[in-house]
Amino acid sequence: MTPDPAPYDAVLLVSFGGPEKPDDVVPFLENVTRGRGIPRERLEEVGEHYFLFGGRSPINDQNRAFLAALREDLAGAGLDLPVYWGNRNWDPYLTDTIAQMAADGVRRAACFVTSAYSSYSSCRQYRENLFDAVAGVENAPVLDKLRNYFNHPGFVEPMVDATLAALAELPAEVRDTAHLAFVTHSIPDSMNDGSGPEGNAYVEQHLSVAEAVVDRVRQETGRRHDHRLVFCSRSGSPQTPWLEPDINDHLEELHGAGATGVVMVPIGFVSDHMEVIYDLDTEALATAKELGLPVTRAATAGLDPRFVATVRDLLLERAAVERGEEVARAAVGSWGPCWDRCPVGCCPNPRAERPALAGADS
Ligand SMILES: CC1=C(CCC(=O)O)c2cc3nc(cc4[nH]c(cc5[nH]c(cc1n2)c(C)c5CCC(=O)O)c(CCC(=O)O)c4C)C(CCC(=O)O)=C3C
Ligand SMILES: [Fe+2]
Repeated sequence: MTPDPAPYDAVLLVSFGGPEKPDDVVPFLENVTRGRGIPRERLEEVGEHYFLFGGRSPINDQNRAFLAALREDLAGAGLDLPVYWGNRNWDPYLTDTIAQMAADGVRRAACFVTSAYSSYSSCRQYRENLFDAVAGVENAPVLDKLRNYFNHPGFVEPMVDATLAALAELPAEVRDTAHLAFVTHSIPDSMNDGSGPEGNAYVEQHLSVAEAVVDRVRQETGRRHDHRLVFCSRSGSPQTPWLEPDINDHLEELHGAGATGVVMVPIGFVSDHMEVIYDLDTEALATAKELGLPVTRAATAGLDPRFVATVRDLLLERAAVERGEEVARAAVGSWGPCWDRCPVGCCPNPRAERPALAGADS
């Protein structure tokens, strides 16, 4: 039987966006940081990361490849839905995409955001972006945001395989005792304190994923690896506390304590964004080399067919919910499946309250 996507007649991939050539870098950074009080020195530093890679972020190409894979996945399951793409910070901008969807007659779309966890930056800010994007468009489609999927098996299982593969890349004599450094994007402590309906959801969700990966690796190898949740890409002013430890400090500390091998598992990223190819593959691996510490990096979910199929699973799950049917919700680890509509007060905007779509307060 062909699965039923009703009431949805389209899927919208919602992402961050990134520069595609050197001239894009400064305007892109201005888009990202408008009104956010990021010090000039930090912006110049991040600009250099992009210039080091020819002024081109990998993120848009990754989204294009993901779109192609998703279209194929949906078609293979007999689902004949158009798939659109819009970004917060770069072309194609969400506003333009929504205008196109309205022109194409789309009535109601399910939105998949390329960010798996709860926090203002990774969840509510996208909901504000969706609100802004529909605001000026006549006959804009209704937009529902698919639930946070950090603990969906289609996201976690590829990370388990990637961790096993990265362990296998370490020298055999340090493999069994290797530490696992689960890495995600740092955010201000205050943003984490406000994340989710009760606060601290950003850190708790990551800890539950790390625990799930450690357990699954133990099932496969018989070893329970020492591990810790660590952070990269700290921004903001130095006086503002952000989540720590930084991956580089963590590697130094592990080395000082006698560790002989580490796998970095970038659980906070769905594909090899700039944070992964610069902060981990360039900077942290340089730190590791200086220390003489064997370190490898696990792959991100990227185009893994199980991750691509996660979009289809969440779409069909939510479609059934909206039709009033009972559904099974896939989730692994201690957190349980996330809510469909963010509860009132979830992940508040740290600067000023702004309207957001797809929540209980919308
Ligand atoms: C939680 C989180 C995610 C994960 C969730 C998600 O994926 O959305 C994420 C993703 C990303 N962040 C990205 C790039 C940037 N983030 C910045 C700044 C900031 N990020 C923050 C948080 C997050 N960011 C925060 C609290 C700030 C401070 C300013 C503010 O409060 O908004 C800045 C400004 C310069 C700097 O200060 O670093 C840049 C350039 C890219 C593109 C990478 C590429 O090009 O491949 C991606 C995917
Ligand atoms: Fe960021």
